[in-house]
Amino acid sequence: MQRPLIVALDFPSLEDTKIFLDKFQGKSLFLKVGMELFYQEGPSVIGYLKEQGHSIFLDLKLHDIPNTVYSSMKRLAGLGVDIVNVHVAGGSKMMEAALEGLEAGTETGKTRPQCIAVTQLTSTTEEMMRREILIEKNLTEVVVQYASLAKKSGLDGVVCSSLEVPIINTTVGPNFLTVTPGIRLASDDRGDQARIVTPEKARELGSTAIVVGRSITNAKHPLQAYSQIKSAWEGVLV
Ligand SMILES: O=c1ccn([C@@H]2O[C@H](COP(=O)(O)O)[C@@H](O)[C@H]2O)c(=O)[nH]1
Repeated sequence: MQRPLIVALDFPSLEDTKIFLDKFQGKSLFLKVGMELFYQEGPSVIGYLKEQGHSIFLDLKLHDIPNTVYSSMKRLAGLGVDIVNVHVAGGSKMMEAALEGLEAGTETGKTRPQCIAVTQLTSTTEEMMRREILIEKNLTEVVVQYASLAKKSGLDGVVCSSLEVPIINTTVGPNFLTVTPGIRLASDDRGDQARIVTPEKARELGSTAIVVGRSITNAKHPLQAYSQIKSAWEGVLV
């Protein structure tokens, strides 16, 4: 994978998505389809975006018993997306089942989607993790342990904050994707995100990919915001 800037299409419908994409003048993008758009439009939205030449991260964050995750991943593999994901918290058997489902559902001769796992959501703070989820550890330790479990289970990478990328790279080793949401420009509101970094910092910290939603989708000029963030992420001086 090149080091893409993935745009989160957190829109309520295909119609709104088209209005947004029209501003990009036919550019091929790496797009993230999340629960809101997928639950509203169903699998056909993926077909539409692929026909337009975009790469797709289908962010449904599966977290269920292994048998259910296996069968669901078998269906999702048929959509021909580039990346899918699960929660590490489902455990190693669930993550292995996810991969088996993807293998089983990928047509012969085609590449199976990469499968990554959410460590701790970027909206989670250490204080909340301790008080609400009753995990009495340091948040970075938890993220590293979850990343190691994802690697041992055969997954291709994790979703984490860029802040945790250096220690994941040191602990888990190379060729392991770190896909990082929680990206904000210095002037942006953090909103519901807790562990945030700027695109420049994400590059310095070594993220494989950044995921950006509202800083682009809510911008007055989305294409301009996209280009600014892309330049910062790629280290291009403007
Ligand atoms: O830990 C996670 C996992 C997924 N996300 C998703 O990324 C985008 C971020 O959107 P912003 O508007 O840039 O905050 C959103 O679709 C989340 O569902 C995440 O933020 N953190």
